[in-house]
Amino acid sequence: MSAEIYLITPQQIPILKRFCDELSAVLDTGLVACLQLRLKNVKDDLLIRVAETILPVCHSRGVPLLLNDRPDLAVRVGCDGCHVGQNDISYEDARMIMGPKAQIGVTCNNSRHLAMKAGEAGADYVAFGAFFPSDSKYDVPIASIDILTWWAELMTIPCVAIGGITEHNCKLLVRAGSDFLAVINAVWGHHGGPVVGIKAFDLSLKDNEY
Ligand SMILES: Cc1ncc(COP(=O)(O)OP(=O)(O)O)c(N)n1
Ligand SMILES: Cc1ncsc1CCOP(=O)(O)O
Ligand SMILES: [Mg+2]
Repeated sequence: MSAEIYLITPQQIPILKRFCDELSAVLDTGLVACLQLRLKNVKDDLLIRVAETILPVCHSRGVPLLLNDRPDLAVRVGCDGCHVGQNDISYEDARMIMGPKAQIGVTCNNSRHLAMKAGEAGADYVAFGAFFPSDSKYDVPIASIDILTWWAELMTIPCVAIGGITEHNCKLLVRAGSDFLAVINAVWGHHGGPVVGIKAFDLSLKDNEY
Protein backbone atom coordinates (compact mmCIF):
# COMPACT_ATOMS: atom_id res chain seq x y z
CA MET A 1 0.00 0.00 0.00
CA SER A 2 1.17 3.52 -0.71
CA ALA A 3 -0.12 7.06 -0.43
CA GLU A 4 0.83 10.42 -1.86
CA ILE A 5 1.18 13.72 -0.09
CA TYR A 6 -1.54 16.34 -0.71
CA LEU A 7 0.01 19.51 0.66
CA ILE A 8 -2.13 22.38 1.86
CA THR A 9 -0.74 25.87 2.41
CA PRO A 10 -0.75 27.54 5.81
CA GLN A 11 -3.94 29.59 6.20
CA GLN A 12 -1.98 32.82 6.44
CA ILE A 13 1.02 33.72 4.28
CA PRO A 14 2.54 36.88 5.80
CA ILE A 15 5.52 37.19 3.44
CA LEU A 16 4.67 35.89 -0.02
CA LYS A 17 8.23 35.99 -1.41
CA ARG A 18 9.57 33.96 1.51
CA PHE A 19 6.69 31.48 1.19
CA CYS A 20 7.35 31.04 -2.54
CA ASP A 21 11.00 30.29 -1.81
CA GLU A 22 10.00 27.71 0.79
CA LEU A 23 7.31 26.26 -1.49
CA SER A 24 9.81 25.98 -4.36
CA ALA A 25 12.21 24.02 -2.16
CA VAL A 26 9.42 21.72 -0.94
CA LEU A 27 8.11 21.05 -4.45
CA ASP A 28 11.67 20.50 -5.73
CA THR A 29 11.76 17.35 -3.60
CA GLY A 30 9.25 15.84 -6.00
CA LEU A 31 7.33 14.46 -3.00
CA VAL A 32 4.15 16.54 -3.36
CA ALA A 33 1.31 15.18 -5.51
CA CYS A 34 -0.74 18.38 -5.43
CA LEU A 35 -1.01 21.65 -3.56
CA GLN A 36 -4.13 23.27 -2.20
CA LEU A 37 -4.11 27.01 -1.58
CA ARG A 38 -6.17 27.49 1.57
CA LEU A 39 -6.19 31.08 2.78
CA LYS A 40 -8.79 32.07 5.29
CA ASN A 41 -10.33 35.49 6.01
CA VAL A 42 -8.63 37.28 3.12
CA LYS A 43 -10.15 39.52 0.47
CA ASP A 44 -10.55 38.22 -3.08
CA ASP A 45 -7.86 40.48 -4.54
CA LEU A 46 -5.25 39.11 -2.13
CA LEU A 47 -6.37 35.51 -2.72
CA ILE A 48 -6.09 36.07 -6.48
CA ARG A 49 -2.63 37.65 -6.12
CA VAL A 50 -1.33 34.78 -4.02
CA ALA A 51 -2.84 32.17 -6.34
CA GLU A 52 -1.40 33.89 -9.43
CA THR A 53 2.02 34.02 -7.75
CA ILE A 54 2.19 30.40 -6.64
CA LEU A 55 0.60 28.93 -9.77
CA PRO A 56 3.84 29.05 -11.82
CA VAL A 57 5.79 27.71 -8.86
CA CYS A 58 3.53 24.64 -8.95
CA HIS A 59 3.13 24.25 -12.70
CA SER A 60 6.85 24.64 -13.42
CA ARG A 61 7.29 21.52 -11.27
CA GLY A 62 4.30 19.62 -12.66
CA VAL A 63 2.29 20.03 -9.45
CA PRO A 64 -1.43 20.77 -9.81
CA LEU A 65 -2.79 23.71 -7.81
CA LEU A 66 -6.25 23.46 -6.27
CA LEU A 67 -7.99 26.42 -4.64
CA ASN A 68 -9.96 25.92 -1.44
CA ASP A 69 -13.61 27.06 -1.30
CA ARG A 70 -13.66 29.26 -4.41
CA PRO A 71 -14.16 27.60 -7.83
CA ASP A 72 -14.96 31.01 -9.33
CA LEU A 73 -11.54 32.37 -8.47
CA ALA A 74 -9.89 29.04 -9.33
CA VAL A 75 -11.15 29.42 -12.90
CA ARG A 76 -10.11 33.08 -13.02
CA VAL A 77 -6.54 32.24 -11.99
CA GLY A 78 -6.22 29.05 -14.01
CA CYS A 79 -6.01 26.59 -11.13
CA ASP A 80 -6.36 22.88 -11.84
CA GLY A 81 -9.29 22.42 -9.50
CA CYS A 82 -10.85 23.26 -6.19
CA HIS A 83 -11.90 21.74 -2.91
CA VAL A 84 -15.33 22.37 -1.40
CA GLY A 85 -16.70 21.50 2.01
CA GLN A 86 -20.20 20.99 3.33
CA ASN A 87 -20.52 24.68 4.20
CA ASP A 88 -19.25 25.90 0.84
CA ILE A 89 -20.69 26.06 -2.66
CA SER A 90 -22.07 22.67 -3.71
CA TYR A 91 -20.03 20.18 -5.69
CA GLU A 92 -22.55 20.48 -8.52
CA ASP A 93 -22.17 24.26 -8.70
CA ALA A 94 -18.38 24.00 -8.44
CA ARG A 95 -18.40 21.56 -11.36
CA MET A 96 -20.69 23.89 -13.34
CA ILE A 97 -18.22 26.73 -12.77
CA MET A 98 -14.99 24.79 -13.37
CA GLY A 99 -16.06 22.39 -16.10
CA PRO A 100 -15.42 18.69 -16.67
CA LYS A 101 -11.61 18.72 -16.70
CA ALA A 102 -11.13 20.32 -13.29
CA GLN A 103 -10.12 18.25 -10.28
CA ILE A 104 -12.81 18.80 -7.66
CA GLY A 105 -12.74 17.29 -4.19
CA VAL A 106 -15.38 17.25 -1.49
CA THR A 107 -15.13 17.20 2.31
CA CYS A 108 -17.09 14.22 3.65
CA ASN A 109 -15.93 14.35 7.28
CA ASN A 110 -16.94 10.98 8.81
CA SER A 111 -19.96 10.38 6.59
CA ARG A 112 -20.39 7.40 4.29
CA HIS A 113 -23.55 9.05 2.95
CA LEU A 114 -21.77 12.29 2.00
CA ALA A 115 -18.97 10.33 0.36
CA MET A 116 -21.32 8.18 -1.70
CA LYS A 117 -23.27 11.31 -2.70
CA ALA A 118 -20.10 13.12 -3.77
CA GLY A 119 -18.76 10.09 -5.61
CA GLU A 120 -22.00 9.51 -7.47
CA ALA A 121 -22.16 13.21 -8.39
CA GLY A 122 -18.74 12.99 -10.03
CA ALA A 123 -16.24 14.24 -7.46
CA ASP A 124 -12.64 13.44 -8.33
CA TYR A 125 -11.83 12.58 -4.72
CA VAL A 126 -13.51 12.50 -1.33
CA ALA A 127 -11.84 13.72 1.85
CA PHE A 128 -12.35 12.12 5.24
CA GLY A 129 -11.30 13.49 8.58
CA ALA A 130 -10.19 14.84 10.93
CA PHE A 131 -8.48 11.62 12.04
CA PHE A 132 -6.41 13.28 14.73
CA PRO A 133 -6.74 16.59 16.61
CA SER A 134 -5.57 19.41 14.36
CA ASP A 135 -3.80 22.65 15.23
CA SER A 136 -5.03 24.09 11.91
CA LYS A 137 -8.78 23.61 12.22
CA TYR A 138 -10.72 23.16 15.44
CA ASP A 139 -14.36 22.79 14.48
CA VAL A 140 -14.15 19.37 12.86
CA PRO A 141 -15.58 16.04 14.05
CA ILE A 142 -13.12 13.18 14.53
CA ALA A 143 -13.47 10.50 11.85
CA SER A 144 -13.05 6.79 12.37
CA ILE A 145 -10.21 5.18 10.45
CA ASP A 146 -12.44 2.32 9.29
CA ILE A 147 -14.18 4.72 6.89
CA LEU A 148 -10.98 4.69 4.81
CA THR A 149 -11.04 0.89 4.57
CA TRP A 150 -14.75 0.88 3.77
CA TRP A 151 -14.19 3.36 0.93
CA ALA A 152 -11.05 1.69 -0.41
CA GLU A 153 -12.77 -1.69 -0.56
CA LEU A 154 -15.92 -0.31 -2.19
CA MET A 155 -14.91 2.50 -4.54
CA THR A 156 -12.23 3.37 -7.10
CA ILE A 157 -12.50 7.14 -6.56
CA PRO A 158 -9.45 8.28 -4.56
CA CYS A 159 -9.85 9.18 -0.91
CA VAL A 160 -7.91 11.80 1.02
CA ALA A 161 -7.29 11.67 4.76
CA ILE A 162 -6.90 14.92 6.67
CA GLY A 163 -6.53 16.22 10.19
CA GLY A 164 -3.54 16.18 12.51
CA ILE A 165 -1.56 13.89 10.21
CA THR A 166 2.14 13.58 11.01
CA GLU A 167 5.13 11.46 9.99
CA HIS A 168 4.40 9.39 13.08
CA ASN A 169 0.71 8.56 12.56
CA CYS A 170 0.43 8.55 8.76
CA LYS A 171 1.18 4.85 8.23
CA LEU A 172 -1.99 3.94 10.14
CA LEU A 173 -4.04 5.84 7.55
CA VAL A 174 -2.16 4.36 4.59
CA ARG A 175 -2.58 0.87 6.00
CA ALA A 176 -6.32 1.60 6.31
CA GLY A 177 -6.52 2.51 2.62
CA SER A 178 -6.03 6.25 2.23
CA ASP A 179 -4.76 7.25 -1.22
CA PHE A 180 -3.63 10.74 -0.22
CA LEU A 181 -2.55 12.37 3.03
CA ALA A 182 -3.55 16.04 3.30
CA VAL A 183 -1.23 17.91 5.60
CA ILE A 184 -0.59 21.46 6.76
CA ASN A 185 1.19 21.86 10.07
CA ALA A 186 3.29 18.68 10.03
CA VAL A 187 5.14 20.16 7.03
CA TRP A 188 4.97 23.95 7.41
CA GLY A 189 5.41 23.78 11.18
CA HIS A 190 8.07 21.05 11.26
CA HIS A 191 10.92 21.85 13.68
CA GLY A 192 13.43 21.20 10.92
CA GLY A 193 11.59 23.35 8.39
CA PRO A 194 9.18 22.35 5.58
CA VAL A 195 11.71 20.49 3.41
CA VAL A 196 12.74 18.32 6.36
CA GLY A 197 9.05 17.92 7.16
CA ILE A 198 8.08 16.64 3.72
CA LYS A 199 11.10 14.32 3.62
CA ALA A 200 10.16 12.93 7.02
CA PHE A 201 6.77 11.92 5.62
CA ASP A 202 8.46 10.29 2.66
CA LEU A 203 10.82 8.34 4.90
CA SER A 204 7.94 7.18 7.06
CA LEU A 205 5.86 6.13 4.08
CA LYS A 206 8.82 4.33 2.48
CA ASP A 207 9.44 2.34 5.63
CA ASN A 208 7.69 -0.82 4.51
CA GLU A 209 6.84 -2.20 7.92
CA TYR A 210 3.12 -2.02 7.19
C1 LIG B 1 -8.26 17.91 1.20
C2 LIG B 1 -9.15 18.70 2.09
N1 LIG B 1 -10.01 18.05 2.93
C3 LIG B 1 -10.82 18.76 3.75
C4 LIG B 1 -10.76 20.14 3.73
C5 LIG B 1 -11.69 20.92 4.63
O1 LIG B 1 -12.59 21.67 3.84
P1 LIG B 1 -13.79 22.43 4.59
O2 LIG B 1 -14.56 21.45 5.39
O3 LIG B 1 -14.53 23.21 3.57
O4 LIG B 1 -13.06 23.43 5.58
P2 LIG B 1 -12.04 24.61 5.17
O5 LIG B 1 -10.74 23.95 4.73
O6 LIG B 1 -12.67 25.36 4.05
O7 LIG B 1 -11.89 25.41 6.43
C6 LIG B 1 -9.89 20.78 2.86
N2 LIG B 1 -9.79 22.13 2.81
N3 LIG B 1 -9.08 20.06 2.06
C1 LIG C 1 -8.65 21.76 6.66
C2 LIG C 1 -8.89 20.66 7.63
N1 LIG C 1 -10.03 19.90 7.61
C3 LIG C 1 -10.10 18.99 8.55
S1 LIG C 1 -8.71 19.05 9.56
C4 LIG C 1 -8.01 20.34 8.64
C5 LIG C 1 -6.72 20.95 8.97
C6 LIG C 1 -5.58 20.02 8.67
O1 LIG C 1 -4.38 20.65 9.07
P1 LIG C 1 -3.23 19.86 9.86
O2 LIG C 1 -2.60 18.91 8.89
O3 LIG C 1 -2.28 20.95 10.30
O4 LIG C 1 -3.89 19.16 11.01
MG1 LIG D 1 -14.21 24.98 2.76
